[in-house]
Amino acid sequence: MIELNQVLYLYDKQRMIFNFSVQQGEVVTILGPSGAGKSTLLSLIAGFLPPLSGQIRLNGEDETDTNPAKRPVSMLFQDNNVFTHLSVQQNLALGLAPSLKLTAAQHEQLSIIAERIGLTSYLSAYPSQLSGGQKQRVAIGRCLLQHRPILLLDEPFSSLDPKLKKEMFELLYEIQAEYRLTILMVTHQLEDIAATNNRCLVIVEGEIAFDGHYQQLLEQKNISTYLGI
Ligand SMILES: Nc1ncnc2c1ncn2[C@@H]1O[C@H](COP(=O)(O)OP(=O)(O)OP(=O)(O)O)[C@@H](O)[C@H]1O
Repeated sequence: MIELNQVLYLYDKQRMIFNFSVQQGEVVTILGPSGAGKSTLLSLIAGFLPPLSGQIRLNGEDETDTNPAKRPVSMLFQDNNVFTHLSVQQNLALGLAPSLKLTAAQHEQLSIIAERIGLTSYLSAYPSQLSGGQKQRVAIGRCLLQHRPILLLDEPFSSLDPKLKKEMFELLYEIQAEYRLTILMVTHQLEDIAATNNRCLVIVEGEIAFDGHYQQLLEQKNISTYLGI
């Protein structure tokens, strides 16, 4: 569960204030024009930016001042989610032990997740030998091994071709249901969620301008202002 109570952030020219909550196991899409504050919102929840005031509660705990590494949150970006000098096995192992020294039980967990993300035969490969989709699978696998129930995604599949992107969304939704993950996902492309009726938060100039399901969003008269199109 995610709760933001009057969370305030200021850049030189842009004020942002967020007030909303997301239930455990909910998938929420974040939309809005460029520069509206979508990435800032994710960074506040992940702890990369400290709010000026307000409270961030995650799974019932006040985490406003908690170090990002200690929050029950993983964040996946468009690119650069894997360490290029580490093998797939080591990238996954990082989710279990920063020292990369795994117990037998952790090895077992890693094998199960590698199988789940379809990378069992790539464990000794390095990221330079993987496709964009495979790299994102490694990153998702590492998030799952960290056992962090909140996943923040900032345009995670936008550099992939349409077919691969569709496959990755399918995998993501399957994993979300299996692990009851709470997901907040920024996207610019409405077609990414056309097959869902996800709850959508639309951010315009640092505030939530719309909060409702995809079908309701499509009925909005000012949808083009909302989406910056
Ligand atoms: N480091 C910074 N210093 C000053 N202003 C910043 C900084 N980072 C972002 N901003 C401003 O804050 C606003 C929100 O930025 P943010 O990256 O959160 O928007 P966004 O909705 O994710 O945009 P995009 O869709 O283009 O990625 C923008 O107006 C941006 O110019």
